[in-house]
Amino acid sequence: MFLVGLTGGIASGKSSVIQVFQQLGCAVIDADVIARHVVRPGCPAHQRIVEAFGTEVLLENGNINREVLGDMIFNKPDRRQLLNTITHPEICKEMVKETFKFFLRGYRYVILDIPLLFETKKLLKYMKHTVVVYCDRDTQLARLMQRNSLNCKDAEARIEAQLPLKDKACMANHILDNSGEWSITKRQVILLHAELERSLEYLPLRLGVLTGLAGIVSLLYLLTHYLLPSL
Ligand SMILES: CC(C)(COP(=O)(O)OP(=O)(O)OC[C@H]1O[C@@H](n2cnc3c(N)ncnc32)[C@H](O)[C@@H]1O)[C@@H](O)C(=O)NCCC(=O)NCCS
Ligand SMILES: Nc1ncnc2c1ncn2[C@@H]1O[C@H](COP(=O)(O)OP(=O)(O)OP(=O)(O)O)[C@@H](O)[C@H]1O
Repeated sequence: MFLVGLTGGIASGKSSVIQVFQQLGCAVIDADVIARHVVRPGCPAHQRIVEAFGTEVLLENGNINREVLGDMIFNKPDRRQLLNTITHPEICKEMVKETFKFFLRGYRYVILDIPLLFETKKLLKYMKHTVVVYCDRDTQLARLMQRNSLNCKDAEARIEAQLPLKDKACMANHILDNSGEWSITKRQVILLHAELERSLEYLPLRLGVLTGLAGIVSLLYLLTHYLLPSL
């Protein structure tokens, strides 16, 4: 089994891309979905967020007010770091659990949508492939402002809270350019899916070669240490 780390910038199109992979039958895990899950009332991260940020981050029903918390952290690196310290270990644990479940169900690779894959670097070493969903900065800003009804200043603060998307694109093995029409992006996703599926064909072959090599090494060891000295 191998892991594919999919990332990008805020509103660059990660969720839209991940939906296509899901429709194509892939196992996908979305860190943003898990991030919402681990801060439900009663979860340890919920309590720690209230202790750190105060009850003003709570809605009347006890859920976290994401808009208020977002306004508190996106402009302030130290507060953002504090929230990351609370949430990231919980998110990581859940992602490992979900990956293991897919493994048990027989999936041979899992695509993990992790917005901060290159910022935190923690999970990077486990990824066989890294994919960046890219779009140019003006497009990113416009899509973010529209989707979240944000003014330009607040949207820019959210973009600045991450590594520049161009730098992320330089670090990835695969780039999906989502600057244009959706149909163009979708075609790129279908091609990448085909490439991932093709790479599966070589997995048994590689396993066979490795087993063969291990056999030869064991035989040589036996010959040199036990059989030849006794002759
Ligand atoms: C700050 C919160 C409450 C804002 O919630 P909101 O519903 O408005 O946004 P949502 O969770 O859908 O995130 C949207 C995007 O914001 C960006 N983002 C989220 N958290 C962060 C962060 N800590 N640093 C930089 N960018 C972030 C990501 O690109 C993400 O895809 C929420 O994002 C959160 O709890 N963040 C901390 C957990 C985290 O790091 N999540 C990212 C996945 S690991
Ligand atoms: N090619 C496209 N053309 C027009 N609009 C698009 C395109 N791709 C995505 N969008 C829109 O841009 C917005 C951001 O897309 P999406 O939610 O997939 O990004 P994301 O990277 O998952 O965002 P986030 O980082 O906030 O989780 C959405 O409103 C989506 O409908």
